[in-house]
Amino acid sequence: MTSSPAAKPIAVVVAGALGRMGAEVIRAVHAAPDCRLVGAIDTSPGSEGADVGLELGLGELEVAITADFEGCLCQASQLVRNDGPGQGAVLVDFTHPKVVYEHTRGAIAYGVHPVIGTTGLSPEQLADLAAFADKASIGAAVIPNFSVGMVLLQQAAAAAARFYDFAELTELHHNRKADAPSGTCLKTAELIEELGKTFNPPQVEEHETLPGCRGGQRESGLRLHSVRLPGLVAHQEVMFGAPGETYTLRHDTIDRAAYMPGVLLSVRRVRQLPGLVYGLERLL
Ligand SMILES: NC(=O)C1=CN([C@@H]2O[C@H](COP(=O)(O)OP(=O)(O)OC[C@H]3O[C@@H](n4cnc5c(N)ncnc54)[C@H](OP(=O)(O)O)[C@@H]3O)[C@@H](O)[C@H]2O)C=CC1
Ligand SMILES: O=C(O)C1=N[C@H](C(=O)O)C[C@H](O)C1
Repeated sequence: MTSSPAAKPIAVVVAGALGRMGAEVIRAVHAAPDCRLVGAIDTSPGSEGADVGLELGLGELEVAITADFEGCLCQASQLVRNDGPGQGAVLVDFTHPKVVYEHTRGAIAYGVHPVIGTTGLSPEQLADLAAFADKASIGAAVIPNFSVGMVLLQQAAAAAARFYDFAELTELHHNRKADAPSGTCLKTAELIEELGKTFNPPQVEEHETLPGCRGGQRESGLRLHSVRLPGLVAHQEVMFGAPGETYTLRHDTIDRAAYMPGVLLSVRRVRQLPGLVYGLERLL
C-alpha cells in the first residue's frame, strides 16, 4: 500500500514583520507545523538584512528582513511555482493604512494569496481588489479583526439592532494607532447597516460647543467614537438605547495572542477561496 505524500507546509511571507502584530504572527507561523516562514518584510530603520528570528528572539530562521516588497513576493511565488493548484504562497500583511491597497494588489498580481489584517481600505478600494482577485482567480482575505470574540460581538450587535432605533459605537485603542475609526468599528457599523434601517432620529437640535464631541455620524445615523490612550490594547462597545433602558455589548482584547487563531485559520483557508472575502465571519 502506498501512502500519500505529506502536504507541503504553507509558504508564508509576513509584511510588517517587526511590528506589534507582525512579530506575533511570525511567532505563530514559526510554531505552526503546517506553515513555513519564507519572507519577512519591514521598513523599520536599520533592520534590512537582519535575520528575523534573531531579531525576535526565536533563534536563527534564515529569513532576512527586507524592505523590498515586490522582490520578496516574487521570490515567494517562485518558491512554489511547481507546487500545483491551491498551493500558492500566502502574504500576511500588518503594515500601515497608507500601503495596504498597493500591497494587496501587488500580492494578487504575483499570485500570492493575501491575508490582510491592515486596516484603512476604503469601500471603493475593497471593491476594486475584490474584482481584481476574481479576475486573477486568487483567493484573498481582508479581515479587519481576527478575534473570534469580536465576530460574536458583531453578530450580537447586528441581531440587537433590529429592536433599537438608537445606537452609538465606541472603539478604544492604544495611542500608537494610525487610523480612526478602527477597521473593526467600521465593519461593525456595516454589519448593523445591512438591516437597511436608520438610527438616532434627532430628538432636539444639537449644538456641539466643542466640535467633534458627538463623534462621527454615518449616513445610516450611527455614531462612531474613537478613544486613544496608552494602556489600552483594542476594545469596542456597541451601546443601544430605548426609553427606560440601555443594552451594551463590549469586547476587550488584552493581548494580541487573541488574534493568532484567526490569522492561522485564514492562512489555512485563503488558498481555497474562489475570490476575496471581507471579515472573519466569512471563514468561521
Ligand atoms: N485585523 C486585525 O485583527 C488587526 C489589525 N491591526 C492593524 O494592523 C496594522 C498594523 O498594526 P500594528 O502591528 O499595531 O502596527 P505597528 O506600527 O506596530 O507595525 C507595523 C510595522 O509595519 C512596518 N511597515 C510600515 N510600512 C511598511 C511598508 N510599506 N512595508 C513593510 N513594512 C512596513 C512598520 O515599520 P516602520 O517602523 O518603518 O513604521 C512596522 O514595523 C494596523 O492597520 C492595525 O489597525 C492590528 C491589530 C489587529
Ligand atoms: O490597531 C490596532 O491595534 C487594531 N486594529 C484593528 C482595527 O482597526 O480594527 C483591529 C483591532 O481593533 C486592533
